[in-house]
Amino acid sequence: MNQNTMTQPGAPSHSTYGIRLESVTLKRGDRVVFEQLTLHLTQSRIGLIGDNGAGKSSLFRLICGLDQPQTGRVTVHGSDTAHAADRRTLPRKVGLMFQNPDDQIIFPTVAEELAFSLTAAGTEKKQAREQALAFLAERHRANWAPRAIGELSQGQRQQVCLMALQITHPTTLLLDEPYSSLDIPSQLRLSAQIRATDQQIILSTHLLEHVQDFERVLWLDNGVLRGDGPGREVCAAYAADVRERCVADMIVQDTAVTDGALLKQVADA
Ligand SMILES: Nc1ncnc2c1ncn2[C@@H]1O[C@H](COP(=O)(O)OP(=O)(O)OP(=O)(O)O)[C@@H](O)[C@H]1O
Repeated sequence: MNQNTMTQPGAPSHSTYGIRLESVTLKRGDRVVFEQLTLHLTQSRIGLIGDNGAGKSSLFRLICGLDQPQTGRVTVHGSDTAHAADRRTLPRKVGLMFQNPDDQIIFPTVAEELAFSLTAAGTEKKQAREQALAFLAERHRANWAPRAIGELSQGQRQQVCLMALQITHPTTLLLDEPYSSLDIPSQLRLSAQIRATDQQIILSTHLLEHVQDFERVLWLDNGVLRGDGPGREVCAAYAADVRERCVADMIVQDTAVTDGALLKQVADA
């Protein structure tokens, strides 16, 4: 997908397409997470990488309007997240899959959770329930409809979160470490869905192989944009930096960094 091929009903026009952060400063608690951060995100596949605490989840919270910056402005496909009227349009424009499903899920059963996504985006209650059941059936998950969320595994809850976003088909999906609890078939399914969708995807991960083929990857380092460019280049630069730090800290020996996918990438950097 690119911005010229978007055909979603209600999709923003070409001129308003994209997510803009303009000179954004964000404080969380006593900590300044971002200072004067400016970004314009228009690419269809964007990866977000960086160490723990770098600011990946904070960036997502800003984009979907959960947090407001102390200074600066955030607009999502033309909607200013600081304006109440604009905020009502956000569920159609952007959806966030939280890192922890328990931060996202509100309702006791799977069908209710999916139906809620639709009612929040303006669908009438009865129709929302019918659509939720049909959506589950299409995904061979009809038997999940009455299941209590509290009785699902972590990975199953993550799948419910993903479906609750996909059912409204927002223009942009923000996926915060979406692979972390999924079994291998579900990871493959998610990768295939990401490849196939016409939605804009912004995905944070510690597993570089999930984003290294992306058109654009942002590397956040302590709230600062340390890298921004094609996935392969930015992932390689981050991996080289990790390797250097690990060797300096004697976490790994120079010649011993060969095990596992992540360490392999670091070793190859
Ligand atoms: N609820 C909170 N209150 C105060 N500070 C917070 C809160 N959540 C995060 N922070 C701080 O904000 C900064 C960025 O955290 P954030 O969760 O955005 O990082 P991250 O890159 O998503 O990390 P991870 O890879 O561990 O998920 C960190 O310094 C963190 O301590």
